Amino acid sequence: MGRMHETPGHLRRPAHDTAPPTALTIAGSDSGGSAGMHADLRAFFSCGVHGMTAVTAVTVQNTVGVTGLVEIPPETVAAQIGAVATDIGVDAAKTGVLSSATTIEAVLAACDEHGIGRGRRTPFVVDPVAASRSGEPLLRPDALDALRDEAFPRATLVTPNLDEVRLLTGIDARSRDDLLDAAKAVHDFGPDWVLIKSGHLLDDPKCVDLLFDGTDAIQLPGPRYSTVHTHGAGDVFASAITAALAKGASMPDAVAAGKRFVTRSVEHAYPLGAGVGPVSTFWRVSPRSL
Ligand SMILES: Nc1ncnc2c1ncn2[C@@H]1O[C@H](COP(=O)(O)OP(=O)(O)O)[C@@H](O)[C@H]1O
Ligand SMILES: Cc1ncc(COP(=O)(O)OP(=O)(O)O)c(N)n1
Repeated sequence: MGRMHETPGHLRRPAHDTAPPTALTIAGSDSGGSAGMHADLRAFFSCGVHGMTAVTAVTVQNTVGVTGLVEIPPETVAAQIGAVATDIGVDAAKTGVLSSATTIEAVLAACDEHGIGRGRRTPFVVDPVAASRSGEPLLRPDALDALRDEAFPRATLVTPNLDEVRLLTGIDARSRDDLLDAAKAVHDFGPDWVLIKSGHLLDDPKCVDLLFDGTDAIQLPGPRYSTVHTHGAGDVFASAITAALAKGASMPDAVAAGKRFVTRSVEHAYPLGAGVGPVSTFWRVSPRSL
């Protein structure tokens, strides 16, 4: 038998020599690094997918609030989507801040062109971010109709929190019992799936989110941790779901994986600055290790 030749050390192939799945976030930046595309990228990498960005807006933001927002020209947002879709490929995509009706139109046209959306090759998660945690608007008033009437029907999954449910449907959900009506009302706008997030039900001792496909509802139970540091929780949840979809998971499995990820992220949330600190996307690694 011939002698096996060892690969010289300097030519050794990396342990993972095939490319990981890819995920794209179409979202705004947060200079404080807690929410928006910064949180999305951290969650993507922690969940083992290659993260890519189409930046829609730059926010001036820290743990206390948002003091500025500059929109990226819609054609530049669309061009970013085209650049990564045509060269790298997108296994799953999500949205965050979409800021204006013209940006939404440009994003949806680019997604249509590149097979991103409900019933297409690439799953499309629409997180209808309307305002920051501290209440500053992140969406122009004219954009709400475009989000509901144009983006939702193209979404594989829509992930509103309870403030966004109120804004979009007028339903003021006050307890777990109200979540199914909220999910039905959002589902009527046309997405395949709706995930109603329950973080804002502060009197509920648990965080039980609800996934709905128009027929069946699946409860996603989780503990409620006693922390104020939940900045970016919604972004991290939607991104962890998007990462699982990029790996080929079914929607119920992807949302269950996302819920496990965000729950641990809230558990390990940390104080930062003078305001609301971020959920941790790196609870799997020690911050002290080199
Ligand atoms: N204090 C908490 N403890 C555990 N999970 C939480 C807590 N607050 C929010 N979550 C979870 O984080 C995710 C994001 O929820 P939510 O806060 O409602 O959205 P958003 O960040 O978009 O406002 C949900 O899965 C929710 O159940
Ligand atoms: C640039 C930017 N995008 C999104 C948000 C909101 O983040 P989200 O996770 O939906 O909400 P909070 O958990 O921070 O309330 C943001 N603040 N900035």
